[in-house]
Amino acid sequence: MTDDTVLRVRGLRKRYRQVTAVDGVDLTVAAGERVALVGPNGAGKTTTLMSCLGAVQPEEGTVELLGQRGRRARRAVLARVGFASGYLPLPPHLRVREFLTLYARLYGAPNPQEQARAGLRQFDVEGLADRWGSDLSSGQRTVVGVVKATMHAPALLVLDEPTASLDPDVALRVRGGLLDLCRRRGTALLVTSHNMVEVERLAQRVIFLAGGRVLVDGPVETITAQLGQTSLEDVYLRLRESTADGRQASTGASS
Ligand SMILES: Nc1ncnc2c1ncn2[C@@H]1O[C@H](COP(=O)(O)OP(=O)(O)OP(=O)(O)O)[C@@H](O)[C@H]1O
Repeated sequence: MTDDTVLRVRGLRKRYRQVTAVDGVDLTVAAGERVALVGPNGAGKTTTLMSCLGAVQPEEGTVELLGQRGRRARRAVLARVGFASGYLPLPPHLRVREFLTLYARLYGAPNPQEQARAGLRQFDVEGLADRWGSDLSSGQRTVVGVVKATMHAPALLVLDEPTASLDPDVALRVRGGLLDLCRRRGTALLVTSHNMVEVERLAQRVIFLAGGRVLVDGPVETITAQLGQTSLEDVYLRLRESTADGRQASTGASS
């Protein structure tokens, strides 16, 4: 691993009975880099993320997380990783500030209550502090999950569709908070999203997955230019069209 690589995945393969969810994925995320993993429903994005975090055990391949390879060694560095997604529940009987303070304490923050407040401020959602977990909408739960995942300024932040259920205003605040965090603290980001406009705003590099395989991996502008498109949305549609035809769009940006 080079010094500035926080995640390196090689030859990842995962099957669920008859379904090959991930079929030989290679990917790398450098320190401070913002990478988006995109692709159609069922492309293998979540399975890839879960394999990187050790929540899913792949049949083949290696995952090197913050310099650590084996499962046990990787578990030790998970404290420097943050994860959030729209599908993680919150404890219903805790207020948001209590929940975040609990995590800040687990993270070893010197002043957990202040850390929790600062986390909410980072995403401009201080208004949620006194709300009960049970009373939050799915979008509000997602934002609190993002705050929880970022309070300890992780070296790598893994987000599975973090803004899928957010209204445009809150999604903007979350994106702003994430960009600020990544730039200020050097946090690397690996994020999945179906929103190509969001990916253009958030990511420097994009990896397209389809059928569990990497189709294209490169900087957003390079891929867009090489495929002769004007937006990532058009790139996505072009790649979808070509894979639906059983062909692969060719671009020199592919890793
Ligand atoms: N626990 C599981 N058991 C069986 N099959 C699974 C399981 N999890 C995922 N799959 C299958 O693996 C494939 C990849 O799923 P995955 O959730 O990784 O895709 P995805 O790209 O994240 O999709 P989406 O964009 O819809 O969230 C799909 O065909 C899915 O049905």
